[in-house]
Formats: sequence, structure tokens, C-alpha cells
Amino acid sequence: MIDQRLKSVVRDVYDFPQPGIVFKDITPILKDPALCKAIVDAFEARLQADTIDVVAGIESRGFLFGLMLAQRLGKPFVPIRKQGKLPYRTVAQSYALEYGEATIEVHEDAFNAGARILIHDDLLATGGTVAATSQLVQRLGGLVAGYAFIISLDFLKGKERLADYSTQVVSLAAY
Ligand SMILES: O=P(O)(O)OC[C@H]1O[C@H](OP(=O)(O)OP(=O)(O)O)[C@H](O)[C@@H]1O
Ligand SMILES: Nc1ncnc2[nH]cnc12
Repeated sequence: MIDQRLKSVVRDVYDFPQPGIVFKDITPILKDPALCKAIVDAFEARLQADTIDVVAGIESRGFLFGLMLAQRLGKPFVPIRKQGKLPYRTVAQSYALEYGEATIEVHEDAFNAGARILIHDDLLATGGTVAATSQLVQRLGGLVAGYAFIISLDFLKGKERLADYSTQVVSLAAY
């Protein structure tokens, strides 16, 4: 099972990036090409591709599998970036996450109004990051088609914040 394979390689790092946080380090996954392929296979199997027009991936760890997933589904990829990184005109949204606050941006012409956007990130914690991304999608006239995470920290209740946007929530390894 993919969840056991993931849990056997994802590494807990204590007190990173600040005291009290147990950080899930996904970098060991990246050293295993077969596991990387299995992640994209599992997303493809569990997502309803005919409900998705565009895959949006969130900087920075959401870029690693986001473009691979978009390629597999044959869909465009849109980068959601931290403030000040995108060169063209942007819309921005501030938010709180498990260990701080941040602002994310998307290009204002990233997708057409009415497009159905799958939001991908490596990990769901409090849900602040993907809730802010969902608001960006809606502000540009997009529809949230669903969410795809490699890991979810379900004890932080992030999934509850997503229910208003979409019920399609795929998480390959839940803690
Ligand atoms: O559900 P939340 O509480 O919002 O937390 C989840 C977010 O935190 C991490 O990103 P981080 O902001 O650390 O950036 P990085 O991907 O650049 O390391 C992770 O990759 C998610 O984007
Ligand atoms: N505990 C955690 N591990 C890795 N990434 C995170 N993003 C938010 N919380 C996290």
C-alpha cells in the first residue's frame, strides 16, 4: 500500500522550523524514483480527471509533484508562488499556516474564468495555505475541482476547512 511505503520513508524532524513543530520531511521520497512514480499513479487512480481542467501547485514543495501530475493528466499547470516571485500582474492572498504567516500570489491570467482547478500541495496541515489558494482561485473566477496531497496531518483538522470549496480531497498518507 502506498500509505505504508510513504510512512516508511517520510522523516520526522523535531523542532523545525521552530520549537514544538514535528516537521514531515519528504525529501527521502525524492530519492526513490519508483515511489515518485507510484505517487503520480495513485493520484491518477484516485482523482476524477474529467472534473479537472488545470492543476495548481503551491510553492515550493507543491511544485515537485504538481507538474508531474499535470503532465500525467494532460492538463495545464499553474504555479502558486510566495509573494514577490511572479513577474507578471498578480492577485495575492495572505494566510496563517501551522508555523507562521505568508502571502501567496497567482498570475491574473493563469486560467480562464470557469476553469476547474485541482489544487495540489505536498502536505495538508491546518489548511491555511490551501484555503488561501482556494480563495485566489475563486477571486479569478475559477472553480475548485478538488485537492491532492501526498500527506495530511488529520489531527490538525485541515480537511474541515476545505469542505466549503470541494469534496474531492485525496490524501495518500494520513496521520
Ligand atoms: O496546511 P498549512 O498549515 O497551511 O501548512 C501546509 C503548508 O506548509 C508547507 O509549506 P511552507 O509554507 O513551509 O513552504 P515550502 O513548501 O516552501 O517549504 C507545506 O508545503 C504546505 O504548503
Ligand atoms: N508539520 C509539518 N511538516 C511539514 N510541512 C508542514 N507544513 C505545515 N506543517 C508542516
